[in-house]
Amino acid sequence: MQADGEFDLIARYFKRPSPGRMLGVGDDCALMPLSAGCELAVSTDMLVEGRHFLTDADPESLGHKALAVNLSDLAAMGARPLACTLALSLPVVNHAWLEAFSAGFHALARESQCPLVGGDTTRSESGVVLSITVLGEVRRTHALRRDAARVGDDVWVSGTLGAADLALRLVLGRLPPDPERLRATRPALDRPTPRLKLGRYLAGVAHAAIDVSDGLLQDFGHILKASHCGADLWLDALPAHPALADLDESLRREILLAGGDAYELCFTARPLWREQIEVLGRQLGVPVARVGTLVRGQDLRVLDGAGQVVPVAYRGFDHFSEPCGDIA
Ligand SMILES: Nc1ncnc2c1ncn2[C@@H]1O[C@H](COP(=O)(O)OP(=O)(O)OP(=O)(O)O)[C@@H](O)[C@H]1O
Ligand SMILES: Cc1ncc(C[n+]2csc(CCOP(=O)(O)O)c2C)c(N)n1
Ligand SMILES: [Mg+2]
Repeated sequence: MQADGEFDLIARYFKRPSPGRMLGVGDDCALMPLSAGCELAVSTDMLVEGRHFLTDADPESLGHKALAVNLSDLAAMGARPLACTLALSLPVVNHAWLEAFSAGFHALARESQCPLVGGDTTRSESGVVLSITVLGEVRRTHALRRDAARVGDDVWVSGTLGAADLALRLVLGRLPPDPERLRATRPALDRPTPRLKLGRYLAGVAHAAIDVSDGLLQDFGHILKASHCGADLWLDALPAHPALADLDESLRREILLAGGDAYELCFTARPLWREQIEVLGRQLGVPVARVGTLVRGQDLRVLDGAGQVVPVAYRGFDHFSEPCGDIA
């Protein structure tokens, strides 16, 4: 018979050997050294059943995604991962689920050299709740802060936008069934790739960065607010995922500008870095698109191919506002 006690679960699914100079799972705190000249980067993101993932989500992919969305915040700061912690609340002990979840989690942890060094495990009275904290390091003065954008900077976006949001709409039945499009977009929703290498190489080159989790306009808007800048974004330059082709144009725009779960980097940099950023993208195999420019003021304008302002009535995902938030 399998042992189901809290400590058995931790030992079986989460305790793994930690790198030599670290103290990992098993003590009151984890310990790890920091490199000279670096500062600590810390970020926490939760994933809640029914809100961030569906009850029948594939547990291996969920383990990957839970860590990936957190690593994405380190990427957006230009930080190198050091370690992570996992707080987990479970309604029941399901060994098949835990086996797959922990395999997905540890696989990405290994790949990104971000070992799981601690956490907490409790029973939940409702669904599965996950809270992950990532710890990273970044060279002093090199972090890609939201308040570091400057008027005249180029605006860049990595990868493509819209696939995850399109997949979610299809999965939730908010769009008519389209197996072909779902097959092309589902990996973006279920298994996002944190842009860690891109973020690290941009540290010290780019000014500001953010990862697009809630939607481009909303997340880029955080940079503008923190940096006291406005911006022009060129609609036609935005890197739309190919699966968005042939969608109704207003839906395509909404998904592109406000679709969540993208986990691409939006960053700003001086125009003199253009060529190097393009070379970097090619070397890393990560497309980078120059999508706009920072201007004085505080307005974020979206311009069409003719330079006309495109009216937009949406910003992106917000847990506590309609129509996404459903809290009374
Ligand atoms: N409950 C909280 N207590 C303290 N700080 C918080 C709390 N919730 C969020 N924050 C902080 O507020 C800031 C914005 O958080 P937010 O979650 O919007 O950013 P993010 O994690 O980059 O985005 P997202 O969660 O959409 O991926 C961050 O500095 C975050 O650490
Ligand atoms: C079942 C289900 N419903 C809705 C969504 C969409 N969604 C949930 S949270 C979020 C923003 C990022 O999260 P946070 O801001 O909490 O970090 C988005 C786009 C989903 N992925 N799964
Ligand atoms: Mg957050």
